[in-house]
This record gives sequence, structure tokens and C-alpha cells, in this order.
Amino acid sequence: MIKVGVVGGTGYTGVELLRLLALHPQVSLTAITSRGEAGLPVADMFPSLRKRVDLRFVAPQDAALDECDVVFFATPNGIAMKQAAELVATGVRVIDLAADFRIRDVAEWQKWYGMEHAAPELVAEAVYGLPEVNREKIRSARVLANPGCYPTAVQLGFLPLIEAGVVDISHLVADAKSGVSGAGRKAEVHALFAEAADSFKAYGVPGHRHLPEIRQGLTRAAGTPVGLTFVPHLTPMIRGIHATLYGRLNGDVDLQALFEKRYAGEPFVDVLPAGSHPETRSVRASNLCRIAVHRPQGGDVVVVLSVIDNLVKGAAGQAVQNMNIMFGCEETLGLDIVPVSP
Ligand SMILES: NC(=O)C1=CN([C@@H]2O[C@H](COP(=O)(O)OP(=O)(O)OC[C@H]3O[C@@H](n4cnc5c(N)ncnc54)[C@H](OP(=O)(O)O)[C@@H]3O)[C@@H](O)[C@H]2O)C=CC1
Ligand SMILES: CC(=O)N[C@@H](CCC(=O)OP(=O)(O)O)C(=O)O
Repeated sequence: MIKVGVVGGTGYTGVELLRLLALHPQVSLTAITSRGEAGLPVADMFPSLRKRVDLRFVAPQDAALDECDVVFFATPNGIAMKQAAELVATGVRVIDLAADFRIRDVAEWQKWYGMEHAAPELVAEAVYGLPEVNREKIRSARVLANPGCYPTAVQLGFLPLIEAGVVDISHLVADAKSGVSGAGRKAEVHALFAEAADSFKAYGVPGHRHLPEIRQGLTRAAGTPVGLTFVPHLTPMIRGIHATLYGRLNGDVDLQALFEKRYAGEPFVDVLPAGSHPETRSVRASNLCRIAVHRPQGGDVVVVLSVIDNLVKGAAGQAVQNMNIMFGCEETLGLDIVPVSP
């Protein structure tokens, strides 16, 4: 059994991790932390976990974390980088759902995240956990940087085009919409029902912190820097990301065959039949990314539609997928979920 700790068990990605891990046949949940709720039974805060999770919250520095095989950090940016080195030194593997280890250029990370990095030496060894790209490196990772939610949807949509060299990489456009749970469980005015419901808005147009992460992944695939415009939007749904991606084609190519071939054998990427329009509800609560590719009017613009559940393939599900790879489990273990609909 894999002994698992979760730092940040009271947040949205934390409780999503618990939902998935509670039924994972190879996992023994060992420590779940909260700063304010230490001592409280987890199921008292989340009745959905009654009779599934039989632990009480402990403090984030509790010694029980040292006894784990792997610790997930479902915490705000800047927390895992302070605790990871100590855990890794005692043989505990770390999976960070935040962004502390995602950007290889530490100066670039510090610019976007507005803080000094506490463990630059771990950034150098950390593995970026997008299994569809990095599966082999993930197996032996001691520090795993779980990708961001928008970066997951956008990279999976663009990668087949970039890897095949069929798109103009200097003018890529990613127009992405997220549900409100993307902002986390902490109280914030813009996420209040009366602010976010029955309304729709873009944000972060001059520059969102996921831009350097997406650019890093696409540049690696292209082998040369890409030009990307990324515009996130907040949409009044709870879960889900819908990314609409645009690029100019270099020549004639069978786009449907290209995408089907790239993701053949990938358990969590579903390339839909030609002409499809995926809905976020078709992946709700599952670890799937569903993709459709279009070439409107037979012109030279390709439009890719990519949908995920931000809390699952965009966070906790991908983190469990990475844990499965790191510990030699079947990659789909605990993640074989039929999406909830409606
Ligand atoms: N929501 C989403 O869709 C996605 C989120 N992420 C990333 O995952 C991380 C968690 O996000 P999310 O679950 O939404 O956030 P929440 O705000 O919902 O939860 C944050 C959690 O972190 C804990 N926490 C806060 N500060 C500290 C601290 N100083 N030390 C230890 N624990 C702390 C809180 O617990 P307590 O206060 O009880 O200690 C809480 O459990 C973030 O980095 C986020 O950017 C990544 C992809 C998608
Ligand atoms: C809707 C919303 O607010 N989304 C968040 C992004 C989601 C997230 O948590 O960011 P990471 O994946 O980097 O951790 C935002 O734009 O800040």
C-alpha cells in the first residue's frame, strides 16, 4: 500500500484528492492537514466522505507526513517549496498541485508569482507532470510539478499540431473559460454567487501566470519559442474548463488522423469524431480531456476545442494519475470514472 499525506485537505483540490484516493485500492490515507481544523474529523467537514475517510485533520507540520511514501500539496503557491526539501530528504516523494516547481526558469517564476523561490535546487530536478508528454521521467520523480488547469487543457489541445509542425507557432491563440471552483474555496468577492452567477468576463488579459507555463510546454514541443496569446474567462459554472484554440495551418494535413494518432493509447485523452463540439459536462468529475478539431470552411485556420474538469484532469485527478505512474500502479487505478451528467 502507498501511504499518502495531503497538505491542504480542506480546499477544493484537497477534498477532490480525498474523493479519488478514498476508493484507490493501493492507497492508505495517512495524514490530512488543516491549519485551522486540526483535530476535527475530516467527515465532519465533508459529509460526502463519511464512512470513506476515517481520519482527523492534523497540523501541516505533523510528523505523520514523514511516514508517508508520498505527500500531495493542495496548497496555495509558495507553500510546498518550503516543506519539500525536508520531506524529500527523508525519502518522501512530493506532488505539488500548486505552481512552485512548474517553471524551470526561477527568475521567470519569481517575476510571475511575486515571491522569492525557497528551493531553486528542487526546481532543477522537478518533473513536469503532464503524462502525455513526460511519462518516462515521471516514473522516477522525487518532486512532481502537477500542471495548472488551463495549461493542461491548452497544451493537450495544441501539442499534436506543434509536434507535427503543421501550424504557425508565432501566432497561437488560446481562449479559455473556467468554472468558479478554479479560484479555490477561500472567500473572495469575485467568486461570490451574486458576483459570478449570470455574468461572464475575461480577466488577466495583459498577462496571466499560466502564460509562462503554457509557453514553456509549447516551446519545448516546438523546439523554438512560440508566440501565444492566452485569455482566461470566468464563467458561471462550478466545474470545468473549455479552451478554444486557434492557429494558422502551414499546409494541407488530415487533422482528425493527426489527433487520433497522437493520442492513441492515451487513457485520459479522448479525440471525438470529426465535427464534434465537446461540453464540459461530458467530463465532469472524471479525469478525461475530450478534444475536437475543426477546420472551418476548409480554410487555413485550425480550431481545437479542449475540455477538462479543472479539479480532476486539471488538478487532483492528474495528480493521482502521476502518483500511479510514480509508484508503478496501473495508470488508470482509482480514476476509471464515468462523468456525471447532467
Ligand atoms: N481549484 C482549481 O481548479 C485548481 C487549483 N490548483 C492549485 O492547487 C492549489 C490548491 O487549490 P484549491 O484547492 O483550489 O485552493 P483552496 O483555497 O480551496 O485550498 C487551499 C488549501 O490550502 C490550505 N492552506 C492554505 N494556506 C496554507 C499554509 N500556509 N500552509 C498549509 N496549508 C495551507 C488550506 O487549508 P487550511 O486553511 O485549512 O489550512 C486549504 O486546504 C493552489 O495552488 C491552486 O492554484 C491547480 C489546478 C486547479
Ligand atoms: C477561475 C480561476 O480563478 N482560476 C485560477 C486558475 C486556477 C488555479 O488554481 O491555478 P493553478 O493551476 O496555477 O494552481 C486563476 O485564474 O487564478
